[in-house]
Amino acid sequence: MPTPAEIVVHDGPDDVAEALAARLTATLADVQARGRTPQVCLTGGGIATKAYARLAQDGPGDVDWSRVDLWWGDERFVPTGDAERNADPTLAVLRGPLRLDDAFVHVMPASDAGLDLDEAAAAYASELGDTVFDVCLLGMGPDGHVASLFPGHPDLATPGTVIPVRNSPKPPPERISVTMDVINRSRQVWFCVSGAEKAEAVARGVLGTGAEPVPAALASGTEATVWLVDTAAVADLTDRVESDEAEV
Ligand SMILES: O=C(O)[C@H](O)[C@@H](O)[C@H](O)[C@H](O)COP(=O)(O)O
Repeated sequence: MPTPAEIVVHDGPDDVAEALAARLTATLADVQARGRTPQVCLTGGGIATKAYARLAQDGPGDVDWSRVDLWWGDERFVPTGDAERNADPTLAVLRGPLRLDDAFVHVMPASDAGLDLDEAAAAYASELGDTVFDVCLLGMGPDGHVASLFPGHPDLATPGTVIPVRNSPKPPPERISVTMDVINRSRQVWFCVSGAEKAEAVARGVLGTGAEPVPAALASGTEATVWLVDTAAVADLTDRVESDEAEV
């Protein structure tokens, strides 16, 4: 069942990133305290990147990060180590400080892994299986895309759990993405978004308005859907933020 959006507004991008890092740490510690191995889906994007730096700076805290399964919602199909990759720079920041165990790190194949794009997506689908994410992090583009699910893109119709994406409007053109079905079976979906250039997309994502709902409007967790945003990003949502259940 989709859950209603909770909107948590912070002053600026650094505050959003700090809140994201703190919320993730608390949530993972809670899942581990209940005796489960947390399943986390990471994202690329500006806020998440800042949050990863914050997590690395803070260290493991109450979380045993060597026992957290890390997945990615999307990946750019470029060679290993390319700065364009979502996973590689993230792991370079997190691996040492959080003492990650590579056996729990599920990176989408790079373009030099010996698989073509279709095979790479199929390989990740098989690794993912029916995993349910405890937390699925989503950055969002100004067009309302999440992961590599772009509005109006023909590849959105590809069935399955992990799809190859070609001709992405955001470079690089070839990508791998989980589908909306995978996002929507997550327990918690957390959007992390900042900046005035995202304000219209945030409003469309939260309210589902516009002729065609943007991908963000279709993403929801089964237990919680949280928008971690800054004041600039909610400029088009002021009425709702002031009058609704949102925490400001
Ligand atoms: O591979 C990617 O490009 C990302 O996964 C993408 O989905 C990103 O999260 C959003 O575009 C937001 O990115 P910014 O926060 O940098 O605008």
